[in-house]
Amino acid sequence: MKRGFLNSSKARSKMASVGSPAINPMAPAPEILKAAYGVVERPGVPEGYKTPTVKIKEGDPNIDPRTLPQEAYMFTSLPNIPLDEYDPDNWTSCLLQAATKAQIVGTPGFPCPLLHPPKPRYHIKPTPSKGSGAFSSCALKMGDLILSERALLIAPVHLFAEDGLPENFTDAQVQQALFAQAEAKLQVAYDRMLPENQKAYTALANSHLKDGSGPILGVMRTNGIDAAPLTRPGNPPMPYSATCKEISRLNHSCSPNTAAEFDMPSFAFRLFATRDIAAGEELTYPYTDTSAPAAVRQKILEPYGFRCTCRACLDPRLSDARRASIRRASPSPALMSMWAEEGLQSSPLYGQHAVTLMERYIGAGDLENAMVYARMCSKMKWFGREAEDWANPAKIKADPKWRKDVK
Ligand SMILES: C[S@@+](CC[C@H](N)C(=O)[O-])C[C@H]1O[C@@H](n2cnc3c(N)ncnc32)[C@H](O)[C@@H]1O
Repeated sequence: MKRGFLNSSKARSKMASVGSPAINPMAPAPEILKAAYGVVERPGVPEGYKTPTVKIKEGDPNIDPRTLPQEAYMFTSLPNIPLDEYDPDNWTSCLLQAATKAQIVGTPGFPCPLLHPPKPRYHIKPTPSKGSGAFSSCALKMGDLILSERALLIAPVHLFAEDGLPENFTDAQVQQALFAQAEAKLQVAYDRMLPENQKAYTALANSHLKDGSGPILGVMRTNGIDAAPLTRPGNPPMPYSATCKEISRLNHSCSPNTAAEFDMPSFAFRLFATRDIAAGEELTYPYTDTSAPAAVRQKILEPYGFRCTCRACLDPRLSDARRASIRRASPSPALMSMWAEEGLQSSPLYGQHAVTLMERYIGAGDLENAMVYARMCSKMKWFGREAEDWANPAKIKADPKWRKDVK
């Protein structure tokens, strides 16, 4: 977890970390500010501070992004369609670096249509204590596609700052000024959305009403999820946060039953069931690293304004010990059962363990068991497309590792 923006040596760097739930929950709630600075200053733009105008240009859809400085930022809508044009699959209002846009439009097959389930598999409704939530409308099997959607907004998690922060500002004032600058940039992206998307965006939950975040930034910090394939490598890497209309309605669980994957060719998130789900069950998504101990998870969840009451949080002693041993143990069929009992199928390590077991059985020439894990892997579509057709005996026997480790 990066909390760089909050530590004072970095607070004056030219980035405002605005966070996204699943991967970067860096939201600086007043309590965290207090821990970092001892004093919490009045939220809001510091007195006398004038937010600089946003200098970034709107992207010309006819310009090849490869011809621009790769670090340059641009407002753009993707897939490229006229801003006032309706598209049943929606388009996303983006603030991107030129290199990121070049990567997206250069993806083979981009922009391919969204893959939708044959009929709706979820519905949104109020919950007794968590605001709205998403619920399954039918029984779902592990690997079932629940929905595909293009985000309303995609923007960098670290919203860089314009020059001109007064030297005499305290760290807390710097942070407030950076929030104001971030809001000004996001306002441009928001203004570029269709009215129906603006309506959907502002209807989303906002747990940052009192820390100085503007309304657009507050919604992004409450709902944004990591669009991992867009992350620009580097030191530090530059991740992007995506705010969606539907996936944003999923509440958190430390034993979630769904996982979302950002599919570059369709430029859309695909939400999958990570285990079998009964009709009417709440669909949940992890806002934090589920392998961390319960106390750490609760700390990370604080900025969202709730305490998690899932099974693993209510009885953390047993669950913490199991999660720690799962992380350390080497893959075995018994370990896979333990993963499933903890409800951690969305963890990348669970996927890696399944692949290791499949390969071990391929090496041993054990087709029956290799197929067990190949079938499991092929259902884990939330790790990407390539695993989709592994469960094929001919393919397994054609694998270069087939029977290479027979004792
Ligand atoms: C991304 S939104 C989820 C949808 C939200 N419940 C709504 O009404 O739109 C995140 C917010 O939902 C609430 N929330 C999410 N998971 C929760 C949980 N496990 N328990 C209580 N509240 C939760 C918190 O208010 C959090 O800030």
